[in-house]
Amino acid sequence: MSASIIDGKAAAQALRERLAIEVSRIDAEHSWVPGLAVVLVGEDPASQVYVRNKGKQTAEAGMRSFEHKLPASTSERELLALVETLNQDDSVNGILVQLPLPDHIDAQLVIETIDPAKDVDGFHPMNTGGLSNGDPTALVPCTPLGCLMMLREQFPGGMAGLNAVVVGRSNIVGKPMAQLLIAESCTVTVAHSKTRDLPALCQTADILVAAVGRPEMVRGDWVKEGAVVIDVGINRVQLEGQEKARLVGDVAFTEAAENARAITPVPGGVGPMTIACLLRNTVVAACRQHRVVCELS
Ligand SMILES: Nc1nc2c(c(=O)[nH]1)N[C@@H](CN(C=O)c1ccc(C(=O)N[C@@H](CCC(=O)O)C(=O)O)cc1)CN2
Repeated sequence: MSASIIDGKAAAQALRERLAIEVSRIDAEHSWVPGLAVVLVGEDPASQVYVRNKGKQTAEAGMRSFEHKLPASTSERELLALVETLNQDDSVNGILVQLPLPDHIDAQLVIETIDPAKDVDGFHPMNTGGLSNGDPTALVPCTPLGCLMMLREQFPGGMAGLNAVVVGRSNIVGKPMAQLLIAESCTVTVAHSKTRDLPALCQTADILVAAVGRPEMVRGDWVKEGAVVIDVGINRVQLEGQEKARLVGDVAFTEAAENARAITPVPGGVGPMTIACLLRNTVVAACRQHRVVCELS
């Protein structure tokens, strides 16, 4: 089998177009537009790119974008004070603090300081707890939400009863992804560095989600014939003799595509959906704060 390639760029663009329509409807009917504040601490080059793209795409969807770029020397107390200010600001409906943060700042404390209603990253314990309890109002972390949207396209009849293996147990991707798949009535296994015979476990997966941050760790013969493979990894690898680093996922793409029915590429798969889902969460959060019905399909 040669897999079909799941186009995350196109899916993200389609979602952003729907969001822009909803934002202009809200503006026309209620005379406000959703606002997203993104906070970057330090000069990590990849984070700078992601934050720039978030601001650009927020504005393109007709929303208000507030960017706060702070030096790496910013103290934890200063960052917490900014988050408190954003919590109180009615023009800000969503708050995102770009991760990773410098080592001297307790990221969990910062996340827990964000008003859960404005936590468009879905990382606050109120939202992670809500997700695991099946609370439909919980804000869902953007990367797993994007993965779920792409999976739903692949399984129009639903995913009930399918075996799903999530490789990776991070708070940002692995754990929420597992919760979302449980909610779809999949039989879910979360694998990690201590899992025994990972290749054999992956071979049982109808849905295989790789989110470990190890370049091309999942090999082609780990993939069951006909499986749908979602590659969350974004790894920069420097090849000998080449000036520019190459971006690869956690899955050996060419090998895996031989067995899979469908697979996300890196780049152009899960990554673009992450930002589109951030905008989606902001529109949803804004509607709740204003107590208006969100008409997103
Ligand atoms: N507060 C958060 N921090 C981080 C998150 C997050 O969801 N919330 N996720 C990642 C980074 N991230 C968004 O912030 C992100 C990563 C990758 C992409 C993306 O579009 N990737 C492209 C490739 C881009 C490149 O060349 O690097 C792709 O896969 O096609 C978007 C957003 C960590 N921090």
